[in-house]
Amino acid sequence: MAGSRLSSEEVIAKLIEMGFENSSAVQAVKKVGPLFNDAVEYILNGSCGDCGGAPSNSEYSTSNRKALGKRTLSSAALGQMRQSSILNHFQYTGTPKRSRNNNVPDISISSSEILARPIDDVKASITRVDCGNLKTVPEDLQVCFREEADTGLDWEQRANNLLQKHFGYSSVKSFQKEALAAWLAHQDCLVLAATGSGKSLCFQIPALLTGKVVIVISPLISLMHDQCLKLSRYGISACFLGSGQPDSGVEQKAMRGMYDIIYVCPETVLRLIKPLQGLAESRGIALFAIDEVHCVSKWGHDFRPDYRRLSVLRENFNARNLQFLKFDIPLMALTATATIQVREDILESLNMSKETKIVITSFFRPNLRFLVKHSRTSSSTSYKKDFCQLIDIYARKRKNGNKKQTISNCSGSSISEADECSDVDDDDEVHLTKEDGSTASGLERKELSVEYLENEVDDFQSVDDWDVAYGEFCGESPHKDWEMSGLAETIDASSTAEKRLALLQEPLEEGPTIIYVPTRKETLSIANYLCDYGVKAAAYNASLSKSHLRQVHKEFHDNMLEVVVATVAFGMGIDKLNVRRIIHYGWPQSLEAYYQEAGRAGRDGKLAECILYANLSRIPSLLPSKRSEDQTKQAYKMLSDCFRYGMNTSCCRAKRLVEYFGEDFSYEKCLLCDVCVDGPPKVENLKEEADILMQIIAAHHGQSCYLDGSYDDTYSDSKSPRLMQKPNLRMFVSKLREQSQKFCEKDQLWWRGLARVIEGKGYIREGDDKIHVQIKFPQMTRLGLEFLEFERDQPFYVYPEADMILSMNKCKSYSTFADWGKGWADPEIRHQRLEKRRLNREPRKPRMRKSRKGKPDTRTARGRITAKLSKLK
Ligand SMILES: Nc1ncnc2c1ncn2[C@@H]1O[C@H](COP(=O)(O)OP(=O)(O)OP(=O)(O)O)[C@@H](O)[C@H]1O
Ligand SMILES: [Mg+2]
Repeated sequence: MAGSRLSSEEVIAKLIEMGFENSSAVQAVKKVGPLFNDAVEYILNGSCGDCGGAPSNSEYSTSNRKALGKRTLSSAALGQMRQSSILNHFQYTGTPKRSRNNNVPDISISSSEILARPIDDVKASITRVDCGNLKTVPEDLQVCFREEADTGLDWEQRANNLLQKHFGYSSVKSFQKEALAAWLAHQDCLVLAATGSGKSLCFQIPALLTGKVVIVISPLISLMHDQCLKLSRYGISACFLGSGQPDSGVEQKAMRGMYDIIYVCPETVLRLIKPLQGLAESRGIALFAIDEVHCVSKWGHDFRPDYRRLSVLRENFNARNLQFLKFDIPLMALTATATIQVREDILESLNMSKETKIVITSFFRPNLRFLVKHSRTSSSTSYKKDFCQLIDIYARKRKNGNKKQTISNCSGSSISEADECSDVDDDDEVHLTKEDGSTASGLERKELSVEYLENEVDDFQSVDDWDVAYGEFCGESPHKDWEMSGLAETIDASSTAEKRLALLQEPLEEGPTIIYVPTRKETLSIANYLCDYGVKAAAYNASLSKSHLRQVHKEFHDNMLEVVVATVAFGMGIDKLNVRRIIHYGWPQSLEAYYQEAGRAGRDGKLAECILYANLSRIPSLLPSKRSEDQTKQAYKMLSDCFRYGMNTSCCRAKRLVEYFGEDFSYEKCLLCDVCVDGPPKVENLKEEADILMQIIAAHHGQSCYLDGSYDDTYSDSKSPRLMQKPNLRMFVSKLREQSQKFCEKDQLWWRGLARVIEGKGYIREGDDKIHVQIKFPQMTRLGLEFLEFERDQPFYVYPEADMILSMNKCKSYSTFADWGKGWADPEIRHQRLEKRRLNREPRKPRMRKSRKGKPDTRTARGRITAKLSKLK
């Protein structure tokens, strides 16, 4: 910091010149040493007993100096300072967009123009507040700016210097440069960049460059907290405001301009419009950044109504309404997970400018290895199979003192290895540990009991009350020992195939794991399960106590926890460099949510794994949430896309994911995912099967199988009352199997997969108004009819999808109803079968499902749900 080069006397002199009391200045320097900024912070924070806080111009924090250059300002000049154009602080003032002054031509400025502009163009047009009138600042202040400009640094060099000084990075990335250039040109900007790419710096640097305040709208208190803490370590003062902020003093200080960056949740920013207008007039607001902006969109995976109301920012902070502004305060909206539909919705609903700059980078994360494994994910039996590798890594290896993690053979099943795919749950009770004592995270075990929670899912909003005891973070001197990203060893997209394959052979580095589960109850049961095996694990969901959540966050960031088992409440924006593994245990609700959460892994650029364990033999269902009809449709669509991602066996997973977000995947494959590594399954010619299924569908709907009008009624069954109703796929398959023994070995699961493949080719389509996760009421399309007619002799090559492979792996030949019936009808066979079952069966555990005295049994999941429902009634 500049102050570090001054002597104590010089610092005291500067403080007095700024208007602070002599005694306060002396006391502050005594306390913090000859560090100017720290001394000012010390006085402003009121730490100095008799200093009475700030001088007469106390609404300006030390950061104003950054904007005003190295020369010391007179107190008068400071007192008169006011909102000015962002470019006043740089060598180039630029040609304004959306200026309220009609004399100024509305020429849009491209980022390249700004970069190319010579230093001579600099003309500081600083304005000040004087009884509400606009006036130019005194000459001496302008000179001061010019001198700053004369140092010969353009804004990019200054940004790089600040980046180096505060964060330890050498230069801004090209997408960050583009976003900053748009901001400098007073343009609104939508930044779409991969998770972990560094979007936060796009809005943090403006606070450092200008000395004005940056307001960041963020959806989660925990996220704001993390970012503020990080900024304070980098020497940048920040605070967060929201329902979780217990200290009202922080809000007042923030509105007086005492923090460089203010994080605020959407509800709060809506409440603070007036004070923020005051702040814009006094210290100045450089930018409104709307982080995780996909929350704005109803079509996104995490819609929050309050985000939609943020259009008030454009209405209330434009140059037309606020006389002291020369330009509208720019909006910068950022996200890593927005489909094309969501992007359009964001621009519209935030009322962003027509000339909004869209900065987009690849969504591809080249160091993430995506895998999908089949698991029922429902009980301790599944845990045993699926978490044995994790336990091996964290607990057993720790005992052996091994440094590197190894991968044991007992990991969960890949699709081809899966040994079971039963649709019947034999144990839907939660596994709970019987031992008492504390978890590895030091939390009381009683907190992790089933009684503590209802089996409910989390929605994000509930986490906004995450209470924190403190919410202001004054910039400290940046740490010298910050974690560098280890960029030399990172995998980037341009690495050669050989290099990336070589990295794949390496075991994963050490680092924590996050397990995402759909329900709160599962966070507990899995965390307990892992703790029992000696893993340092903790549960995280919105219903746990705030102190617990705080502690989990802290321990996770301090590398004291090995595994966090969480609902979606623990996710967005979490920036911990060394997370090595993200496990989704159960179907996510959308690919957006999946990719967002997976994006917590490998932020140091090193290899990391993202494993989805899901019951591939089951169609996932929507988790309960309040949704309008439209939202329900959209939710089904998103779940369906996610289901299809899991079923895919032939296309690179990373390609699937980035193409989902509308990006053309420029690499053929990622080389890391399970599909790339294991290769697709053997391709099969399923022409016969596809034909018969489509003919049965066509015949039922009275659609001619042949476009020339000739009608083949071999498969027609229009008289069957069962099929007179809307026939579903299951009925078609039953009919098909009844008619042809040849296909009996293939079960419903297999046909379900084939129907999806045929749908994917466009030959059949969903005939229901509702959206289903899997095609349910198939109807032929014209393309399908053409296929039946003209491509009779053509093969129909298919890569069997996950459910088809599972079905075939069962090796259970289909037993027709007739066979089954015959067997049971014969008393001798029946006797033998019953006897065999009796001998093989273990004594049945009594299942305490019956209600006691007519009341639901709250010891079971079903009972608790019934009790809840009856309460609602
Ligand atoms: N120019 C840079 N050079 C090197 N590292 C950088 C640079 N910019 C940002 N980073 C680092 O990248 C990491 C991720 O940054 P950040 O949290 O802003 O990601 P993000 O894009 O917001 O991700 P998410 O979408 O998950 O929130 C941080 O640790 C940050 O310090
Ligand atoms: Mg972020």
